[in-house]
Amino acid sequence: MACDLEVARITSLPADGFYISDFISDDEEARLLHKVASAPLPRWTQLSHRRLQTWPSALTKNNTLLASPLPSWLVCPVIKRLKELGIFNDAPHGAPNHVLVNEYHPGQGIMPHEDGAAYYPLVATVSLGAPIVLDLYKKNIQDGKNDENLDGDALKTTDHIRRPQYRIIQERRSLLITGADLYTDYLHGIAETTSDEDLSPDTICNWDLLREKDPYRAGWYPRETRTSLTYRDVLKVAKMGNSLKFLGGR
Ligand SMILES: O=C(O)CCC(=O)C(=O)O
Ligand SMILES: [Fe+2]
Repeated sequence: MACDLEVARITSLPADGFYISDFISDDEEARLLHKVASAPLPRWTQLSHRRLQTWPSALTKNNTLLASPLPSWLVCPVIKRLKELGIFNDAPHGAPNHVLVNEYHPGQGIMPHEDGAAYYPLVATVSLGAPIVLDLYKKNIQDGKNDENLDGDALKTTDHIRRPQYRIIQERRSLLITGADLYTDYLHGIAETTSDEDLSPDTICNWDLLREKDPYRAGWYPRETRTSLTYRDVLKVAKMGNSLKFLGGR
């Protein structure tokens, strides 16, 4: 990680969590939202609680990305700036090769989950349009990893009714980086609510790094449509020629 990233570290989180509130400008945000909105309708996958675009394409069943460049609007300015920060220097391809675009209307969210082993354990999330709270949950033994701190009660609860251990406000135009233990040992999710509640310096772990605190001082903030761009490095990449062979050609 580059040194100047240290000022962006969310120090109350396990390593690694970084938050940069002013990552892109208003104009860059407007352009990105315009590009997302002007993608052809078949680009969207409608899920029950959000909709999703996958760039350059969905992974194959064995988590392989068919090599293909990302569109230029996803490269500049975001990947260019991630490279300047050196965030993906240690990743196998040195830069993200895959982007998910998630759109959440008020009342929508994403169940606690982990992003899994298909990716290098580092995610860069750019938020657009409106703020939203991301919840982090320590993984249970059932989630695949033993943890000596978990007691019997914690083992009986399921993720979506467990209380989050950490909460992060993601402002519009911000960048959130999650990696290392935070990637592998925690689940992340977004509550299906029309208002994010219980917001305070005590409950929000990146409070000190927020661009604006005043909107949240009342302790709640109404949801508006929020779009995220999540940048990742897919570990397995197949060149087209090889993948055609792999798909049954010769
Ligand atoms: O929208 C977000 O910030 C999170 C999206 C997410 O967790 C995912 O796409 O895996
Ligand atoms: Fe995720």
